[in-house]
Amino acid sequence: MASDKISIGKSFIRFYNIVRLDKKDVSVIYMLAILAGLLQLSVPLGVQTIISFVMAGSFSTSIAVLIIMVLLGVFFNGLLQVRQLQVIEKMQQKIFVRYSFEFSDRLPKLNIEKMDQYYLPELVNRFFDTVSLQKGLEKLLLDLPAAVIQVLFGVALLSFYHPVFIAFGALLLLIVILILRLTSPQGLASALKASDYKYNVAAWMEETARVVRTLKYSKNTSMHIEKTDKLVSGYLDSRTKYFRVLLTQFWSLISFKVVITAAMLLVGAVLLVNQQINIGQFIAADIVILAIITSVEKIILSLDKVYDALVSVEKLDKVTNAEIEEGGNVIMENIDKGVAVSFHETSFTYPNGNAGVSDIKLNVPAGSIVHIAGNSGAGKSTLLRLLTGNFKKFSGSVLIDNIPIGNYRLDSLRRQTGVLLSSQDIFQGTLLENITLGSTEVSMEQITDLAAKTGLDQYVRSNKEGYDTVLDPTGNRLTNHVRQNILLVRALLGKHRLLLLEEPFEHLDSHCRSNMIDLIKADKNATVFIASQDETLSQYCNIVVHLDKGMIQNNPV
Ligand SMILES: Nc1ncnc2c1ncn2[C@@H]1O[C@H](COP(=O)(O)OP(=O)(O)OP(=O)(O)O)[C@@H](O)[C@H]1O
Repeated sequence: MASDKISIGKSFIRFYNIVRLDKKDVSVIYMLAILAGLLQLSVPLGVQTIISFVMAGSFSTSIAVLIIMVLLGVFFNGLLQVRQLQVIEKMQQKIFVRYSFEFSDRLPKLNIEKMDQYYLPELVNRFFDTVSLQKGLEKLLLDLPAAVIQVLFGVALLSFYHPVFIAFGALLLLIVILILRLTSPQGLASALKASDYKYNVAAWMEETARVVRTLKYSKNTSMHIEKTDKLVSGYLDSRTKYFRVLLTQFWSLISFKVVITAAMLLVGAVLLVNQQINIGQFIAADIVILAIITSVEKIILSLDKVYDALVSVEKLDKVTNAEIEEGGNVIMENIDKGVAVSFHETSFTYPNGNAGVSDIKLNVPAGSIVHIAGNSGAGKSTLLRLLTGNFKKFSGSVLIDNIPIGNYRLDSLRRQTGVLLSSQDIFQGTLLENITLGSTEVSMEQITDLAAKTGLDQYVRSNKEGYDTVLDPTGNRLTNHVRQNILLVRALLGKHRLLLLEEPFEHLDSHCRSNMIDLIKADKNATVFIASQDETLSQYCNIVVHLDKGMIQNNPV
């Protein structure tokens, strides 16, 4: 997926929106960081006092007390850091849990109209960015604030030694802000680009794996390697650009260190010679300065992790902020009667400009069986998909029981609709899970009854695990016949007022086919749409619609 332009400000806001959910934990972290920053100062202050005592030649118990206090400061500082780590660990675990559930809750609800252009299994790769986010969280919430606090406290402490240090503090902040402002937007943009290429490489690997048999039997082509080469080159280019930004930041840091160290040593030495500060203050000031430089170094060196974290937020956002489908508020009645369906001058064009159906005018009384006939590409499945409530951007109207389909609550519409579309598939799970999709509303008796009628019972009998047999993803190891049977039983199971079936009898033998036709004809409480190129089905249906290039060609009766 191509990267959108992002700004560092917006990325930080997105990141903030994530950590906002754990406001309490974050405030604990900051409290601890401030305390740790204060405790850190106890070291130079303690050292300064100890040196003053030593210089004055008065070694007394107060020095021992001071040494103990400095050690206690160091110990409590460590203790606070452990506590911070614990809080961060909790937040990291929460991030994983939250994204797991958000992804799995959102995916089935995604607006198909918008997401049709994406290959969703590839989009889901972005889930791995939770790990980068977890790592980045530590840097962004722990190391960075701690470093910033230490710099601020250090500068504040220095200014007590001599006002000249206030100017030093201001200069230091200015330089750091300048480095960040000049390099960060570029850093983030190039990190995002590199990440895009990383996903493109992964997507191509997945695609290679998916069609591995096709490639295996290809006539000696190296197309997959050439494509990989192109994508990897793109990755390397953007990664090099990214690294150049990091190098710029690092060089700025080195220059910064040299200048500040030189300035501080000079200023410190002059102040010491002029006896404006004593030797204890001079050493303490140097310790503080070293701590400040180390903190600034930490800030600059952790910038790549910061970029990674912000990029992760952007990537995860592709799924967590993707548009989800919305329905209305009308609840479809749960009664034993098919629905009446009518299309009024309905046209639908796919987002890529492909015409799906045009100017459909059709009235289907409740309980009818409709055959939608037509060649491949005629618009049969588009017409069925309009009745699933997936598409919103059609012109004209689609009414169910005289109510626009968009007015129905999607869950109630779906509960009353049995669907077998060619886009549906087997997933990795047991045979029973594949049939019921976890619904507890259907009885085992209904399942076995349907299995007997479709012929699926033979497959159940031939596997010693029966309904607990685990099917592999995409049902590759199943025969087309069994696969179709499973999808058919899934669609027909339970109560439904509307049945949408696309090529339902494909791969079924004539016995099962006539069983199914009888079953569908006997169901007086459903309106059935069968999309099929098989012209012979028309004889079993009350209404026949001939589609060609998305338009009805006959006068449906
Ligand atoms: N997801 C999609 N995105 C873009 N165009 C699509 C999409 N699905 C179908 N189309 C296009 O819409 C038109 C109608 O396709 P549709 O699948 O409805 O026909 P069909 O009669 O069901 O064909 P088949 O019998 O081969 O399934 C075709 O031009 C097709 O290329």
